Amino acid sequence: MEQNPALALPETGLSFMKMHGLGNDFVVIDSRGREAVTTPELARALGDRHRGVGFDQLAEILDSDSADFRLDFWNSDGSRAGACGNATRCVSDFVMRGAGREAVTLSTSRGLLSARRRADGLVSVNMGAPQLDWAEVPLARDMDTLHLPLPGDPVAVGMGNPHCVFFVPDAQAVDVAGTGPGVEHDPLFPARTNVEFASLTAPDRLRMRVWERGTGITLACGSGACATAVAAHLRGLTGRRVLLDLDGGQLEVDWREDGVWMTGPTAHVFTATLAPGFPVARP
Ligand SMILES: N[C@H](CCC[C@H](N)C(=O)O)C(=O)O
Repeated sequence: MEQNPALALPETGLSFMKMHGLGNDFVVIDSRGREAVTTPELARALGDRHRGVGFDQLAEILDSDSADFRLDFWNSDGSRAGACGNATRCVSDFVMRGAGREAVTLSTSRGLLSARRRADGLVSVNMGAPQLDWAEVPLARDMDTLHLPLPGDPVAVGMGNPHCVFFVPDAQAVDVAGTGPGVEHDPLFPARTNVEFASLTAPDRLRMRVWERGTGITLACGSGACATAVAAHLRGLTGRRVLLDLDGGQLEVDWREDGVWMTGPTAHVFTATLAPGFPVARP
C-alpha cells in the first residue's frame, strides 16, 4: 500500500471520535492545542463509508480566542458547511463533560453560538438569528425568500448555511433522492442548498425529511430543522415553538428573541485511532 502524499497526515495514528445526534453521524477530530488537520482530501477519504470511517459531517474542534472552542464543519464530498446543528450539540456535550460545565460558547464561520445542557439531559444550541434576506441565504438575485420561483413554492432560509424548505401534504411520500439533487444544484442557489420536505402533522408538529448539500439523505439535520421551523412560522403554519419528527428521531425548535434554539439527544459512540498510513492511495 502506497501512501498518497497529497493525503498525508501531519502525524500518523490520528485519533477521532464517532458521534451522532438522531443518527446524523459525525467524525470529530479534537485539534485543540495544534493546527487544523482537515483538508478536503482527508474529509473525502474519512467520509467514504467503505474505504474510510463514514460520516454525514466531519467536525474539527480548534482553539478560539473569543469562545470556549471553535468548530469547523465538512461534508463527505469534501466541501465546507457553515453550520451543523447536530454536530454542534454533540461536540458541546463532549466539551461540557470534559470541563464539568453545563454551558459553553463556540465560534463557527457564522459567528458566536452557545450551547447548554437542559435539566432532562438533552443538549440545546442557540443557532442564532435566521437569515431571511436573499443575499444572506445566499440566492442568485433579489427575490422574496418566502416564495421562491420554483415548482412547489418553497421557502429559503439561511441558518449559517442555505436551506430550501418545501411544505408538502405528506413528507413520507416524497422521493427525496429523486428531487433533492436537482434543487441542491438549482442556479437559484449559487452555493448550492440543503433541501427539506415537511408536512404539518399536528398543531406545532412537523414531519421533516432532508436532502443535505454535499452529503445526500441523512437521518436528521439540525440546521434544517431550524430552517423548517422558521419557514413554517413565517408561512403561518405553526407558532414559534415546534416539535419535528425526522427519520432518526425528534428535535425541538424554539425561535426566541435571542435566536433559534434547537434541542435533542447526543451520542458519543466510540473514540478510535486511524491506522498509521491512512489514508492510502486508491487504485
Ligand atoms: N447535518 C447538519 C447540517 C449539515 C449541512 C451541510 N450539509 C451543508 O452543506 O450545509 C446539521 O445538523 O445542521
